[in-house]
Amino acid sequence: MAASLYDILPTSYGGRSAFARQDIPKGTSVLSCSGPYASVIFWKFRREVCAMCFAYAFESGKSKWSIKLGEDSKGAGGVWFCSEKCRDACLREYELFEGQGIGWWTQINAAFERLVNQMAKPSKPKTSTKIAPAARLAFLEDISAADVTQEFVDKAWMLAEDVSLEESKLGWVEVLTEFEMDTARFVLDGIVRKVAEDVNPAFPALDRVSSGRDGYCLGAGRWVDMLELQDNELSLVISKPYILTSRIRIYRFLRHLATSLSSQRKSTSGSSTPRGGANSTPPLLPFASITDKLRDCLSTSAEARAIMARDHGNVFGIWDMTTEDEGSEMLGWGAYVFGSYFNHGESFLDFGVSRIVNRLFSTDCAPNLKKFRNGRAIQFYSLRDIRAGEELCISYVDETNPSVLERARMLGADWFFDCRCARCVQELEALAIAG
Ligand SMILES: C[S@@+](CC[C@H](N)C(=O)[O-])C[C@H]1O[C@@H](n2cnc3c(N)ncnc32)[C@H](O)[C@@H]1O
Repeated sequence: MAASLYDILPTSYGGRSAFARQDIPKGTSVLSCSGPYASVIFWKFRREVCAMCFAYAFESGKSKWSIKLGEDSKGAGGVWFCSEKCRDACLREYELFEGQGIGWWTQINAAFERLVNQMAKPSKPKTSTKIAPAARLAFLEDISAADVTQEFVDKAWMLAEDVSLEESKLGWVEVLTEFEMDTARFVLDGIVRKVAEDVNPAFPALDRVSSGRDGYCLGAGRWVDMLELQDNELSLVISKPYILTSRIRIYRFLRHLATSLSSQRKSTSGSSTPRGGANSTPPLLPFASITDKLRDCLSTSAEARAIMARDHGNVFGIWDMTTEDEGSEMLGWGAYVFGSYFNHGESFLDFGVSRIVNRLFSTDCAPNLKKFRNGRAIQFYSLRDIRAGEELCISYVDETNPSVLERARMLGADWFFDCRCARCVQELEALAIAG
């Protein structure tokens, strides 16, 4: 397997970033991430986007995909595939122990789908109805940026744990927005992966990478890798205070889901539904151990909160076309943990000797890497020759947008920094001179 062409090092201006270890010729695949640690395809697209390779049915002249996990799976909680190859890859991806199938995974997905369908029923209230425990969180709906401190956010989450414990004895009556539902599915995907890792640290999918033909390849990573990503919770809540109540609602919903799944399992057989006949399977993996671990994992907010703290500012959109060109549609998003260390553009502020030297060689401040989606994987290619020591950067915004103010607004709102890249600095200076 190819070795890494870069090191992750601290910068003086924006956390860590990647720096070339050696000269990298134009067109080199610098990194390939085989899949996301956690991902979501927007609910509305789930029949149109393959759950494995993210292929969009419309691009193949179809209105939706029709391959399910199994004949009786009824979509197995919202997953559809473009081909049998992708379906089989999914069966391999989520098989915790060889020969035991992925019944545990489909049951969790199906429970999610049932709860979502329940929320969608017209008999259910359309707007959020506060039952007694949730009313204790109502004050969060009126907070402003000035109220938000780390202590305030921590206390809100502690209260959310109390509220959700009380709620677990009652039915779920609130209605999540579509975005909250999608975020909940993303968080669940990550939590399920973490639980799978706890149940079987040798879970094959954890270290699965595609072949090294795409250069330096890494897998989806482990929970520790996910936690290594920059935590943006406080910056996000300060910039959008309403997010706190929304994220807490997502956690409460997931805790309710995990609790009800665990109690349902106790009232039924308590076994998984393995693929293959009874004769062909080894002793069953107790489904109980997964649902109980899922319930325990969500009995505190720590893990769900940790994923949501890393979602904003680190994830990549999953687009219908392999590159995010004009007219391309975002179908969902994924946390490709090892791809989240590339900073945006280049900074004037980091005046290390090597950066000054490198600046002499760089023609401008445009990103020197470009990202492509390759099925479930994403790859980062060099756009030009890169010299040893140079920072490897992608563009977080559409760099063809001619408005420096618009680019600055997006970087500030979504990534919480003022861009000091050469182009932005020059264009802002020109605006200031022009008055
Ligand atoms: C995807 S992460 C990149 C890796 C990150 N620097 C880290 O240490 O984890 C995005 C965050 O990096 C920082 N960042 C990226 N590009 C930057 C830039 N040009 N100037 C300042 N901060 C930047 C911001 O905090 C941004 O929210």
